[in-house]
Amino acid sequence: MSDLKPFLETKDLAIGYKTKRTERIISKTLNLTLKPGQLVCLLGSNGSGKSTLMRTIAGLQPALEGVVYIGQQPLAGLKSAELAQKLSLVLTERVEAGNLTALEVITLGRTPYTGWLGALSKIDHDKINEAIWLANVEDLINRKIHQLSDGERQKVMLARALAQDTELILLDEPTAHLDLPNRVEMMRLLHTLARQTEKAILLSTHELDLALQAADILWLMKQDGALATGVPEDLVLNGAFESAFAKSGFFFNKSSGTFNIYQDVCTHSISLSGDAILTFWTGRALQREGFGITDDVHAMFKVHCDREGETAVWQIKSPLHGSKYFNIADLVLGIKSHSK
Ligand SMILES: Nc1ncnc2c1ncn2[C@@H]1O[C@H](COP(=O)(O)OP(=O)(O)OP(=O)(O)O)[C@@H](O)[C@H]1O
Repeated sequence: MSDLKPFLETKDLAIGYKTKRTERIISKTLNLTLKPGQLVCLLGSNGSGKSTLMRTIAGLQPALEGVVYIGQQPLAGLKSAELAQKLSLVLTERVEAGNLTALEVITLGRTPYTGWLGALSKIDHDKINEAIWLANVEDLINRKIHQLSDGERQKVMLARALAQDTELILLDEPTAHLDLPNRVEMMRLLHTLARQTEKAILLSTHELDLALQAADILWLMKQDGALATGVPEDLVLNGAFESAFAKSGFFFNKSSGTFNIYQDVCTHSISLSGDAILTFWTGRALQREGFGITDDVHAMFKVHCDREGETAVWQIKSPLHGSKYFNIADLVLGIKSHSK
């Protein structure tokens, strides 16, 4: 994959806002690449500049400095019809689709090839059918767009972008408004699409957890305007991921890959052993109560969790060897009463 020419490249790009009298640079010296088959997630806290970068790459607002190349051609030199054959953009906002059906909206994705009034060729029909199949919206195509749920409409807009058949697809917060199963489905769909179709997909999202799992590469907008890029796991291990979202009140747990409201370090530490699922959920409950989870042999309490047949059993091994509990609530009460 790394030898392939990028579909998108930026050279010393600066993004931001300019009026006659003022210039506000949000981020600069951006040298980014997006290659065929890659799913890149653009992350950053509120106001860090994700939409500004998306809009600049999509040609909706001018670069303050530097160049955006789309398929090796400078974006500024592309006519809008040429750009529409190379790049499609899916926005989160509700689309004004009047009384159109989902199929009619998806068909609009072919406009860059047919013109507004152009008749559809066999290729157009094939691309539309393929897009419907890839986005898994067969059941929705005869429904009116304004009658669809947010999640359904989001998938139809993705199908429209697929019908547009561009090398590069940009999606601004495609998982906003979706419930958890639909967020997971959308991310999985985009990941599979990048692999299957060799398209390059860039999406902005606040779904840190899903992005860590699904993205090939993260673009991480930091609070100082710098942008860190890399494989998600590298950005976790070198601390860039955590620092991009640093805020008092929550903590990134490198062991679980999740943000916690409770910090791991505290005066009463507990080591957990045994069944992996039981230790995970037990750790969550104990952290909420202010205990720290540790591997340290000097932990104040040692708890072993296991299953005896169908029954989950928690046993305090130290300091009160022998105390047994059959649910987390009682275990927490037991530990609290002994830690006073
Ligand atoms: N039209 C504008 N003129 C001037 N500044 C703007 C304009 N639009 C956005 N900004 C500022 O640019 C910065 C980046 O905004 P942007 O919308 O790109 O952030 P974002 O990362 O997409 O945020 P969010 O996660 O909240 O959607 C913010 O400080 C914002 O106030």
